[in-house]
Amino acid sequence: MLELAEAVMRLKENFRKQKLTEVIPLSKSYGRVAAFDIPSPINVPNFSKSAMDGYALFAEDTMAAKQEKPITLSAIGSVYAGDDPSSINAARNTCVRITTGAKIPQGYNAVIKQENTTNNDSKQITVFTEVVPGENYIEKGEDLVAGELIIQAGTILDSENIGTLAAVGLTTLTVLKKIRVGLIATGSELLSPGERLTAGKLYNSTVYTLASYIERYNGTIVFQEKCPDDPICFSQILKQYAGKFDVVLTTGGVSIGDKDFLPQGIKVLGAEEIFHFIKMKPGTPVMASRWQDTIILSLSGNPFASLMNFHLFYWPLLAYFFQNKQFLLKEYDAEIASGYRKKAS
Ligand SMILES: Nc1nc2c(c(=O)[nH]1)N[C@H]1C(S)=C(S)[C@@H](COP(=O)(O)OP(=O)(O)OC[C@H]3O[C@@H](n4cnc5c(N)ncnc54)[C@H](O)[C@@H]3O)O[C@H]1N2
Ligand code: MOO
Repeated sequence: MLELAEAVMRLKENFRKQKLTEVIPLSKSYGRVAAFDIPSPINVPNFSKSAMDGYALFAEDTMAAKQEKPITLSAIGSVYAGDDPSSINAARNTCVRITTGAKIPQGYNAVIKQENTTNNDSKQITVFTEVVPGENYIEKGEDLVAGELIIQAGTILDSENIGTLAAVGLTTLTVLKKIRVGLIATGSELLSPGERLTAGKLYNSTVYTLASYIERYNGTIVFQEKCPDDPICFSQILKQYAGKFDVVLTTGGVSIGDKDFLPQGIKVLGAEEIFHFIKMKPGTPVMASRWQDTIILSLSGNPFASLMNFHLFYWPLLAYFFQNKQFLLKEYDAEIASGYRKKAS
């Protein structure tokens, strides 16, 4: 029987990489894959600004100022966050009232915290400590310089990335298109949640788990259908959606029972088998096929086996499609802390 690693390799050999891109609003970009490098279009901040509430001044004017021997500066105006201070003429021995985040008028080279001053009559400011050039002075471009790479092609965008893109004023970006996935649950015993439960039937649960995983990680569900144990239904669904999906996941019908029709359905469709039965348990009868430019991954029916098959094959496939290892499962060694009893079979 085929080893898992070999089966995964064969899957990839029969698949392709995502080349299609789309432009989307920044607000909808969480978890999407950036298609290109993005350089910052601006400096951040775009102007030199104050880190403190206080007074912008010439650091040189405060030389030797101390508690017992303060110096006095004349206050010539005020600048608040958002103001344009270009009309202020910075001159030696003057200062301006400034608030945190406000643009520092051209000429001044430091800001003194207001705690280290007293404001005598709003015209005269007494300074009790020396400040050095650059103190409390946030340089233009200190966070980002225009042209600096802020997002690398292939990045899966997280909340911090989105904030950074907003900070440079971008509203849209180009991402790789999502993977388009079709889902087919097979089995004449399956009912949809909401239907009346009757003898011998059970609810189709697995594809709901699969759909939620897929949609969380750059996938879009193109169709979600249910088929009785009948190869014609299966192939008709695929033909109906031909060209609209990249991958189809099916559940059930892959073992060797009388009603395990999936292999037959694959033949009726004219798809090519990539593998069937893998050295893994649960999920041994898993099957994969290639049809046109797509992969049909047929998971074992037992819900837990389905999920094992899904995790071991879908994530490597996704990582290959998006050329991004972050989609791979992480591997850890673990020891079972206490024993467990396995039922026979
Ligand atoms: N004689 C043999 N019988 C079986 C073998 C074998 O080697 N020789 N393998 C067993 C193994 S292992 C598995 S796993 C199952 C897999 O068979 P199928 O993929 O054909 O699965 P089904 O028979 O269609 O379903 C199995 C079980 O799971 C339920 N099911 C199926 N789909 C769903 C769904 N979407 N949601 C919820 N439950 C689902 C189904 O009703 C069955 O109870 O074969 C063994 N047999
Ligand atoms: O593949 Mo199985 O072992 O019944 O889940």
